[in-house]
Amino acid sequence: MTIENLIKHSNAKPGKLAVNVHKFGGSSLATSECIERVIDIICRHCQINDIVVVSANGGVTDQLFTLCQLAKDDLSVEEPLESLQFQLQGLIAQLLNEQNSAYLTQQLHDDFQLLSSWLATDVKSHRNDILAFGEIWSARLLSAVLNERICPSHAVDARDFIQIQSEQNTAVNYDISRNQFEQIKQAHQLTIATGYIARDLEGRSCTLGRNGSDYSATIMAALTGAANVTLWTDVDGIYSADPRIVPAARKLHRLPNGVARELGRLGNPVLHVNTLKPLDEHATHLHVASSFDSETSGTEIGKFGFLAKQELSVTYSNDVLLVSSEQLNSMTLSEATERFSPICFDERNALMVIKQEQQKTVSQWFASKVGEVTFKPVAIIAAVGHKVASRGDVKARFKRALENTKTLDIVSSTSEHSIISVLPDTCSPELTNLVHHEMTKDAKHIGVIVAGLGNIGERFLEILPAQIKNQSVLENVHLVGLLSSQKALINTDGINPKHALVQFEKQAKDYDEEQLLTWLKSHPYDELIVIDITPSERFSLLYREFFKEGIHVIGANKWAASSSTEYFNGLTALAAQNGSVWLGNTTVGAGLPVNFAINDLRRSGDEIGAISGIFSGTLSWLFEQYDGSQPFSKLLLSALEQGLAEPDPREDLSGRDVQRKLLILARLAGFTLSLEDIECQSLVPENLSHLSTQEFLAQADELDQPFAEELERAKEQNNCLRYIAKFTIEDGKLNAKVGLAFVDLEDAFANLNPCDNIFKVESQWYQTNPLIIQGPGAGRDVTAGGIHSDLVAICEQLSTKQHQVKIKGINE
Ligand SMILES: Nc1ncnc2c1ncn2[C@@H]1O[C@H](COP(=O)(O)OP(=O)(O)O)[C@@H](O)[C@H]1O
Ligand SMILES: N[C@@H](CC(=O)OP(=O)(O)O)C(=O)O
Repeated sequence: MTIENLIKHSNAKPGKLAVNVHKFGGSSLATSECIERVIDIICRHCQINDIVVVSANGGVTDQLFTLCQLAKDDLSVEEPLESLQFQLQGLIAQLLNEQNSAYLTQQLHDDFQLLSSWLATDVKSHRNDILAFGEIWSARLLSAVLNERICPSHAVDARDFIQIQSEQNTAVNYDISRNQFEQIKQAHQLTIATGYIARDLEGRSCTLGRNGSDYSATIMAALTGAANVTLWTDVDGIYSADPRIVPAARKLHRLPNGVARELGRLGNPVLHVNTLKPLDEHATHLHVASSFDSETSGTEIGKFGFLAKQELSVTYSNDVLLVSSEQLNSMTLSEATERFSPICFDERNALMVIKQEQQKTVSQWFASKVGEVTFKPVAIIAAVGHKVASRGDVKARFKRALENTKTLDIVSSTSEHSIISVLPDTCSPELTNLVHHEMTKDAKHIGVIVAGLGNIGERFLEILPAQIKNQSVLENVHLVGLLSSQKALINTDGINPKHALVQFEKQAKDYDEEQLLTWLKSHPYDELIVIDITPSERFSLLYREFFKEGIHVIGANKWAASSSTEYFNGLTALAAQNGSVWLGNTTVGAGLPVNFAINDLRRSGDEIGAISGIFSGTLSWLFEQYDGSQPFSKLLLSALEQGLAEPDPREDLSGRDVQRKLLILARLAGFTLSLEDIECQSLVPENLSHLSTQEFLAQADELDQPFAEELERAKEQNNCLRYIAKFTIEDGKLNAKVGLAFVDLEDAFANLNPCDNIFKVESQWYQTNPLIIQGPGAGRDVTAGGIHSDLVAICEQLSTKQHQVKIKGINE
């Protein structure tokens, strides 16, 4: 546990540092283990002048409501009171040392005496004082634990500074509240404030409504001009439906303000209806994250572009009432909607739907206007998304999903961010799943980042627009990043691939790996694919970080696939563990389907016994051409001039590249080996190996004599020279080698087109007559095409992948 953030700033001048507000919901404070987790988060994420807002420990508010109801009905409260006190006493004893525990126990005891007396004598007028205890106990306990173990902290009762108009009208009096807060706040101490409660103009205790601590958090952010508010809860973000009910729900990485507001308005528990109100005039960043998985990025709420506006979610409520009356006319209805902001209303059918807790006030108001109105318990289910009410396709899908369900009405909300169906019966989990499926079935968004904008990268991007248009599996693919070794262009709303390179030229900025990883960790896509078209070993070292985040990799880069056995196995295990797909079709033979063929054979139950061939286009060309009519060095220089060889041709002649390719294929064929297990014959004599490139090229004619002699000997046996890679497995023993070999003039290896690669696979099924794959093993089009083939393959796999919802209690 680190308390650096807290300690580092404990002497800083208050007001010098940006304030952050952290709100922990009841579910995050339900048990002593949960509270330990919260303390850990505070240590890692809070600074001393931040504000921590707490809800009552999980379930406590419900119990306080039950107590009030029992007392109101003149029923015995003894047992539930005892059980609540026992629960809270348990938390105190588990978290504090003896002395502090004794102190808090005494305070709790006093509170329970007061609570009992209120329940016995005047529950009606003390109802909110009773409900307030939940948050008071929770704040007091957390503050005591922090004081004992971590940093100075003080618990504050929000009723001592937040002033609202009334329980019904929770608008805040900011000037007074701010002043009062200034007086209460203590420098160099972490403030632990109660959520959910406030006082009205008359000084009476009020609550902000169920789940109201989110609102408390944003009120406090507005009072202090906080930079960030994080709502820590038991789910790692806001999902496209309640993930406890809809296992296929998708995380909404970015939620536009208006849509978030609408979700809260419709009673979605993850965001209180008023949460966003205090932030209207502030540039405060709002974020929902899981206290059970604090490193996973959650949902950002703010202003976003096109993509976030496309997202749809489904929410429902079974706690609503249909208000209807024969006397209800459009005048009274419009007056009533103005006054009560109902969940929805329909002037045509003279009805409106309200929350259960509004019944009393609504009933009184109507009684004074039109006489009796009837209240009928109903349910609602809604499709929510930016301006969905004006999206015909969304409406049509919503109606289709409800085709076989009895509905009383379908209406659009005033904000146009939801279409709401009023149901006469409760909304079942089956219906929620069905509607969610219909609304989101094709909504998976895949982000693609291209690293390496060389020859192949450029070609890949040229082909991308047509591919996205023509391959249906790519329809939700968005190019979101371009990286060169120094510069990056990242745009979460997508980069038009048609203008990608021009935009890169104009807008790319210097970046470092840390910045890249920070962005990748919070990317707003369902899936993210990094396409590595770099030759960089350093970039390949980032794969570990990518896999940790569940990001997929298409690697044309050979480094990772041919790394040491330990590293490679660690990488593949990490990818599997996090659901990352790693493809590298183009690491060997460019676009030739050799990797696919090997995979396919293995899937069919075949066992591979040997793979051999010519895997280097450069060496293929050189030895195809080399018939003795001109010296070897002359051919080498000509290859260099034609761009067929690396700038330093020793990289080709060393055989290291072929050795890596053989390793990749052998691993693909199911064998465990590393580079050292493959014997590699370098064609560069020792005396030329340490020279500079220029010196080497100047002395390249020293190669001529030895090659001429080799060729002569091959010819004597009616053979030719080829640089061959081969591994075989015989009696369980692996034999792997790359080097110069004599090849019969009739052999397939001796008769290739210039630059071609050839792969010969011998297996159980292909024993006597091996499988041969032959064709260009390098080149702009075929390699870019091979990467596109990997992209389609990954997207096909991902289209059936279900996202694991991270929610405490379901898959903790
Ligand atoms: N669309 C949604 N996205 C995320 N969570 C949702 C959604 N709809 C309902 N929920 C539920 O809301 C719960 C969080 O609300 P709540 O229990 O009030 O949290 P807290 O105790 O942290 O305030 C989650 O456990 C989740 O099951
Ligand atoms: N404790 C109050 C306020 C609140 O916001 O709770 P939570 O953060 O657990 O939703 C309630 O249960 O309504």
